[in-house]
Order: sequence, then structure tokens, then C-alpha cells
Amino acid sequence: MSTNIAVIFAGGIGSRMNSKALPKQFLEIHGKPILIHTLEKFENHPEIDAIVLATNPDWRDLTEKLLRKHEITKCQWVVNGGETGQESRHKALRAIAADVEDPSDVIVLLHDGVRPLINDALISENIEMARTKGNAITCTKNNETVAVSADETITEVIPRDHIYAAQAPQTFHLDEILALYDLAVEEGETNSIDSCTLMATHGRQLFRVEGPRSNIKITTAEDFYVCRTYFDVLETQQIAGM
Ligand SMILES: C[C@](O)(CO)[C@H](O)COP(=O)(O)O
Repeated sequence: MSTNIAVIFAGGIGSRMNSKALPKQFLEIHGKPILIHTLEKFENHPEIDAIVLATNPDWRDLTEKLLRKHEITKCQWVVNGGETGQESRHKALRAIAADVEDPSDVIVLLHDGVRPLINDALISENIEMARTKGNAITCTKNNETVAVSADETITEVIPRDHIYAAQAPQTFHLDEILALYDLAVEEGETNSIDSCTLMATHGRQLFRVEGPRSNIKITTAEDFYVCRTYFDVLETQQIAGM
């Protein structure tokens, strides 16, 4: 059995949502900050042993206050994020490695603090796939044709048949993913988009876990309202016993 650790990123300042006064991870849905909804999914999952949270240093006090208020007891590390997402991920992975005996026995699930609609099955499937195949990338089927365009012209049209959006969690063995982040720094790379991109650019084989379209990341104001609607639907279903 592996030790399974959720690595949650909440270092954003809400620039794409125009919510800098209060970063989007702290906006409330159904009376609770989005970040807490996300953390509770991992807190309450029986296969998750611990959580590490990367936060923006300017918002660390509020974050720690919320962790206490909402009794997120599995959160063993809070680390200050870095200048880039890559640096934040690297710092969080290093914090875990410094504290565990055997990093090869640790599975890390890297997840966005602003993806609160993650569900139990997806967490379990990520862990199982990483155990059996080595890694797991949550993907959701893309239902539209993809057009590549850098200006007003479209330079490529990609048929949608085999196109997925890579989401999160993105799940790895700690020793392997940390070695890759170390290598990226040695190579002078500092701003890779995410772990699956880093793996792909280094020629590593990746394995897909199918996630629901509802597992959205709240990036823009529209995403916030879509996410809130999903929460409304889930609440109605619970009340109706569905
Ligand atoms: C990890 C991710 O959610 C995959 O789609 C995404 O790369 C995170 O990107 P962001 O720049 O932190 O929004």
C-alpha cells in the first residue's frame, strides 16, 4: 500500500477573474470558500493520508485561519508558493520529500485549489492508475473541433475524435516527479504549464483517467457561476435523495 498525499495549489491572485481584492479561491459558494470545498474532498477521502497546500504568502494568514475553522486536519504542510506555478509545485514536492522515509512509496495527487467539483471516484481512480501504471492524468473528452490560431487566421484544424482536455488531479510517484522538476531547473526551464506538460516534453509515457466535464477549474467569472450552478444541482439532488 502506498502513502497518498494531495498537493493543492492555492497561490493564484485572481488576475484572470479580476478578483484581486479577494483571490478566487476564497470566494464563497454555498457559504464556504471554494478552497475549503476542494480541501474537504481530500480530507474526507479514506485513501488520502495527508495534504500539502501551496499558498500565496500574502494570503497565508487567512488560509491558515480557514484550515483551523473548517478542521482540515490532514493538512500537514503549508508552503509559500514560488514565482511561477512550476516553482510552487516544486516547493510543495520538496516539502513532502524532506519529511518522508521512502519517496518511491508516496503517490502525490497534484490538484488545483479552484477545482472543487472533484469527486471520490476520481481520486480513487487516480491512485489506482498511478499504482498500476506509474502515473495518472485526469482528462475530459473535448466535444468540439479544435482550431489553432495565433492571430485572425486559423492555421490548423484538429478533428475532435482523440482530443481531451487535461485537468487535475495529475498523479505521480513522488520520487519520479520530483526528479523531473529538479531536472527541469537544471535545464533552465522555470515556467512549464503543469506536470503532464513537463512529463510530455521529457518523453515520458502518460496514462489517462477519464474525469467528468463538471470537474472544472474556476478561472474566469463565468466559471464561478457555472460551478455554483453545479453545486445547486448537487444540493437539490441530495435534498431529493437522488
Ligand atoms: C493543472 C491544470 O489545471 C491542468 O489543466 C492547469 O494547467 C492549471 O493551470 P493554471 O495556470 O494554474 O490555471
